[in-house]
Amino acid sequence: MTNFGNQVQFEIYRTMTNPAPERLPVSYEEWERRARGILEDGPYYYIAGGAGSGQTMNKNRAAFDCRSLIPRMLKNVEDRDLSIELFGQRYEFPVLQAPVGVQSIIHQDGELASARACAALKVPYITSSASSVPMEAVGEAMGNAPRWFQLYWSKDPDITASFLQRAEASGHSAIVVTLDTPMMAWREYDLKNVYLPFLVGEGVGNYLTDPAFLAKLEKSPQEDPQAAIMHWTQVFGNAGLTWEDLAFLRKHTKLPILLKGILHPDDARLAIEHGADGIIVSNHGGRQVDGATGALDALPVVCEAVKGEVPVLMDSGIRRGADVIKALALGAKAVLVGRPTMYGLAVAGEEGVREVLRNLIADTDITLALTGECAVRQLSRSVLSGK
Ligand SMILES: Cc1cc2nc3c(=O)[nH]c(=O)nc-3n(C[C@H](O)[C@H](O)[C@H](O)COP(=O)(O)O)c2cc1C
Ligand SMILES: O=C(O)C(=O)c1ccccc1
Repeated sequence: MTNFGNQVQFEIYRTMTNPAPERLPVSYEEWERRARGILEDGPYYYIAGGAGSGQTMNKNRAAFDCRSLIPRMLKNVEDRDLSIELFGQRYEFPVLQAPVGVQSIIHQDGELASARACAALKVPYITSSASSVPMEAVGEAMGNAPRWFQLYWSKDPDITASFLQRAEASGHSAIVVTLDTPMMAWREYDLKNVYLPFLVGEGVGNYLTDPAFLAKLEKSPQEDPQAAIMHWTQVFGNAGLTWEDLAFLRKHTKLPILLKGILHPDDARLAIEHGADGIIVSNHGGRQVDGATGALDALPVVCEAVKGEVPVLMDSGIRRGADVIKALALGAKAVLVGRPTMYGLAVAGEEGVREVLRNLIADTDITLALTGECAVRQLSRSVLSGK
């Protein structure tokens, strides 16, 4: 696609006669501020907060801020290409919606609004295991648009096998296995606010509709909702897993398997040795190990270990077009965004998510051109200083 960025700029300028309160925010900071004014403390801090002191959340941003682009001039950047290829599939933009659970705490339309917004832009939507609604509903809302499924690998292998089967049947074309959350981290905001969405029955849509989950309840969730939630807390995570267990997933799905939450180069090698089809460098947006490395800092080290054998994606801290360019220049094939679109969802539902994604992509297109590059697939460290 060519000139996507300039078209979006003019669309925004055309809203200049709208009164200010009706104009949607443009900057990440303003989306967040507007969301803060809408959401109660519990949900807001659940979304915005990081683990512990928030050190790793800050490191995520610092890793972008300390790297600079060195733009090149007179390179004819009139025709640009933002498309990428992953697992034999062409995607128009190098951006995916990160898996985010419990979106019902953000907006009444939750995951369905986000999924529809992604479908409208052909941005792949990654359905969370912890969605408020079942994955089949997400699939239906998206028609033929691209979607992947994020697996929280349950202690109960029957649930895991069932989720994999349901994901494929509902049109998800890849599996993202999140490895960094066998349990919830020490999250001080949530402890202070005494707020955990699941305990009030949010984010369990996939479980309460799952035959393998329901089979182990003594009473149906309608009869005894509290017992169903308690069972969920027992089976949600699995801290006993090892690399050898990946064979179980391979046996139960033919879809490409990506491992999310890799930060160490040795883990990247182990992932490949155990048959992973892709890697997502991520520290879960700073929500798991406080004190962990910034995700962008881990990216080049992981890419070096991977040696191009499988695609490497990244998330944690992407806010603007320049961030996307920097991540791709350091070896990511694509990036995922978490919080930015969730603030869009809080402020303006489906339209908000669409606006945030569209603007991020437009900013990426314009930054690509102004840096002197035409194709995201050809980005390399040469656009960065000192590399
Ligand atoms: C409210 C919230 C819920 C999340 N839920 C999930 C989830 O269910 N599964 C998962 O793999 N990651 C989850 N994540 C992590 C995101 O997929 C992603 O790694 C992170 O948000 C990226 O960082 P960013 O928010 O700085 O873009 C969640 C993040 C947030 C903010
Ligand atoms: O809050 C999170 O970061 C997260 O990944 C999660 C975990 C379990 C259920 C919902 C979201």
